[in-house]
Amino acid sequence: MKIAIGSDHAGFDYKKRLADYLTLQGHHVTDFGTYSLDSVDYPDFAHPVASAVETQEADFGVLCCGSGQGVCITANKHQDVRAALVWGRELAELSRQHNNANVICIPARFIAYEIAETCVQTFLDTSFEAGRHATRVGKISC
Ligand SMILES: O=C(CO)[C@H](O)[C@H](O)[C@H](O)COP(=O)(O)O
Repeated sequence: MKIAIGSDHAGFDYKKRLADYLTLQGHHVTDFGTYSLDSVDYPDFAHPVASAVETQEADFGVLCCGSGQGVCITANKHQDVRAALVWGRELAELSRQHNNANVICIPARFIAYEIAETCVQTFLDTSFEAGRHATRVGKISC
């Protein structure tokens, strides 16, 4: 799969590890930064990742920041982007099954890296259930 990934400084370490993990899994990963621990502004990295998903250059996006909130709020400004804040396996599953989420947002300061990896793997492995959920997802855009 084609995966766009990005973070601010708070999510930098998890983003780097997740990018390596996904590359090892055989995915085509595009890293939109940030590339160091220097303090940066999360929208500068969340927007490019969301744009890649919006234009279908990427199948899915992965975003990491301290709480996951800033990157999630930013990504959801993009048309047809459904970014979900996820901190556990079941939430990752539900965000795909019920919401057809196409961007996963990880709160790097609040969960262990191993949990983040499980969330991302589950997110990529889970399909949208459609049916009644498709009707609801279709009503999201305004
Ligand atoms: O966007 C956020 C909060 O909504 C992220 O958690 C940021 O990573 C966080 O705000 C960064 O905080 P810092 O004190 O500048 O490191």
